[in-house]
Parts: sequence; C-alpha cells; structure tokens
Amino acid sequence: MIEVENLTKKFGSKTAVDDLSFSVKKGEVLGFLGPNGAGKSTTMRMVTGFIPPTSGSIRVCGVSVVQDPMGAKRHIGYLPESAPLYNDMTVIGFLNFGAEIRGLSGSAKKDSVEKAIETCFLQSVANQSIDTLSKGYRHRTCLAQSLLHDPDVLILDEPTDGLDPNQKHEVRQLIRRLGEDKAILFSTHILEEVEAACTRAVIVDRGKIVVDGTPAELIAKSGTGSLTDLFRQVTTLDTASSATSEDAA
Ligand SMILES: Nc1ncnc2c1ncn2[C@@H]1O[C@H](COP(=O)(O)OP(=O)(O)OP(=O)(O)O)[C@@H](O)[C@H]1O
Repeated sequence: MIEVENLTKKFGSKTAVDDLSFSVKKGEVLGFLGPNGAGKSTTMRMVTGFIPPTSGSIRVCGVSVVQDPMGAKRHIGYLPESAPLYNDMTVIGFLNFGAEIRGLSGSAKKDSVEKAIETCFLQSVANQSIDTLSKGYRHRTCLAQSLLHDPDVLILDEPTDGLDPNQKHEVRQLIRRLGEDKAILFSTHILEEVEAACTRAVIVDRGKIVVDGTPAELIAKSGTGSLTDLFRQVTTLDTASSATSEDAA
C-alpha cells in the first residue's frame, strides 16, 4: 500500500533523506526509528504529499504522490509532528469541519465523527474548546481527524508523544488494532513501541535505512537482547552536526 523507491530530499547542500526505499503492506505496522534529525519527519512529509521529493518515487495504494497528490491523499490519514489544530473550535466542531473537508455529509459525516471520538476516547471533551485541552487530548484530537475518512494508509509522526503512560498504552493498542486492515507507518523515539505496536521496524540514520526487520529480528541482531543497544550500535551520536560537516566536506 506504501511503496517508496530511491527517495531523496535535499535542503540546499544538506541531504535529509538519502536514497530511501521501503514498502508497507496491508496489515503491516512499520515503526520508523532514528535519532533527532535522521530524516523521519521529512520522509513522512514527502509520503503524505506535503513536500515534494528531490528525486525518487512514492506510490500510495497504487497512486503516485508526486503526480497525483490529491488522489493519493484520499487514501492517507496523517498525524503531523506538531498536531496542528484550530484553537477556537470545539473538538466536535473541528472534527465536523475535517469530515466536511474530506467530502462527508449527512449521516456519513455524523457516523465518522462519532466513531473517531469513540476510537480516540474523546467523549469527555467533545464539546470543549481546543485551546482549553491538555497536550494529550490535543494530540488525540489530531489523531481522530486522521481517521475520519477511514483511510487505507496511516502516517503517524510520533503518535504517542506527550501522552501519559495510560494514554500511550491505549494509543499503541489502537495502532495495533487499526494495523490489522490498514498499512501504518509511524515514527517514534520510544524503542518499547517496536515490540508493543509494530510488525516491522526500520532504523534510519542520516537519511539512510541502517536496519530493517521484525521486532524479533532486531532484538536478535542487537546481540544483547536490547533494542537500545542495537540503536546505539547503528546510529550516529550527533546526526545533525555529522550530516552538516559531511555535506560541507
Ligand atoms: N525545511 C527545512 N529546511 C532545511 N533543513 C531541513 C528542513 N526540514 C528538515 N531539515 C533538516 O533535515 C534533517 C532531517 O530532519 P527531520 O525533521 O526529518 O528529522 P527527524 O528524524 O524527524 O528528527 P526528530 O526525531 O528530531 O523529529 C535535519 O537535519 C533538519 O534540520
């Protein structure tokens, strides 16, 4: 459902994403790991059609994101990194608005909003203004908007960031459940999430995939049974400065 081939993104002299190729099938939850500045968000922004690649191809459900971004976006639900929201709307008002933008109306709109509220446990704040929500609820409101059109593909940039341990658990369970009949790509800095929610994971370092495997394969590869050890073995300590100095050389 997601096919990425030889994807590269350069910002001036900096190569943020370097000839990346991967695919995610229906029923797969792919964890996207990597240190700060590794290129995870940039890759997700390209896969969702928000920024164009410098080179390479991206197909979502067979549709080219570069040639037909609107067509591809119909298949995609996206939770961006900073969870942008309209602060002066209520949660239900924002979700109704999101559903309308997705072309839903009448009972289809009502049903999709109700389902998203229920799925993301937003019932208690549905009529609350977004600017009065805690960080966790804001994040879940944004996650709910990504589900409104029941997309085949979900791209979630750090979906558990800012949540408390109970909410993290709920969202991981939700990702697993949604992943049974969708293709999900999600980024995280929390290595336990690989075991808790992913069917496969890749580790990205300086824009390149350095490890790709199932959680069990990754743990075996570490040699110590620790994903943290594997992460430390295959990634560069200070990605941003290494990439800059390498590019400058
Ligand atoms: N618009 C931009 N202009 C210039 N450089 C950019 C831009 N967006 C990202 N970068 C650079 O590209 C590199 C990859 O950034 P990206 O945000 O994709 O990393 P990330 O893996 O998501 O990091 P984090 O874990 O900190 O969110 C970084 O060096 C970043 O500074």
